[in-house]
Amino acid sequence: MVVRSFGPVIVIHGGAGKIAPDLVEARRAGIQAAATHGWQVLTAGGSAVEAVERAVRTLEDDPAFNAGRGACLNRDGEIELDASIMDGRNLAAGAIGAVKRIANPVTLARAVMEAGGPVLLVGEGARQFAAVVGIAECGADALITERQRARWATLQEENAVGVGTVGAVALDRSGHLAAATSTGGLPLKAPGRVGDSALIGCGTYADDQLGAVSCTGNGEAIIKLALAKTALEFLAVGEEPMTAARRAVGELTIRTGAGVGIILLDRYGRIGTARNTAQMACACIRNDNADPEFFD
Ligand SMILES: NC(=O)C[C@H](N)C(=O)O
Repeated sequence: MVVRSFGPVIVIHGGAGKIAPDLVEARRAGIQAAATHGWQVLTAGGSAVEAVERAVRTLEDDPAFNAGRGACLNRDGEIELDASIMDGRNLAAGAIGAVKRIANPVTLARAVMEAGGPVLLVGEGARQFAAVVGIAECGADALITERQRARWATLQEENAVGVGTVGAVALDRSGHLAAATSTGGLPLKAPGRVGDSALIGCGTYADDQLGAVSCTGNGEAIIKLALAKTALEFLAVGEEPMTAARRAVGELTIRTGAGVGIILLDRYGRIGTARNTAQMACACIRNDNADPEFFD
């Protein structure tokens, strides 16, 4: 028998990979703040969609993460952002890819979802859509931190690993699930490259009948395995959330050898996480216990 979790649940990740020692504390504080903000939405009766958007916005605003302000720079020294959000209640989804000058890509992704037309808008078209829905552009430099600029200047393509993508999954009081993911992608990526974080079924998925997932790590490998949906298919055949997460990451590891991590919630509010990287900062709040739990 599955015991349904009482009260809402929110789980946050701050990216899979090796965290620079001087960023460990800032990342921990960031995911704690994001979990708390998402939790406040849920306990006030807000929806899972509102909660994951709120949590991801907190991390996009935090320069310690590779999303929004603080995102990594592409080959041309510019920031191009990917994000997506999905509502498990009705499979509504919205995503943006390779978008410049948007401080909170997850909010733009939500606007795409709510417009109810295309699921994914990229580049210039996404910027035009932002203007239509009243989401203001920021200056390109407003998103670039000194840390990322210095990294860009010294980094070689062969050791460019993006760490610090952010994501959230939530279950609200009404039993609805949602997921959201946001990233600057990989440092030195080709201009126009869109990664898994913008692709529904790859970096993000939510379905009330199954569960909700957010992924992080090597986007090309995540896309090839459609990792978010793959993990949920393991739930569909009866695996426990932790086993489903581990089997999905295990399969990706065998097939591609790439580094990834995922967070997962099933429809009962049970948590699954897995990674094959050195670290993945995670936090959750559940069971009306407002203190975040941390795990790695
Ligand atoms: N670090 C990351 O999670 C990067 C992201 N998955 C991408 O490939 O765009």
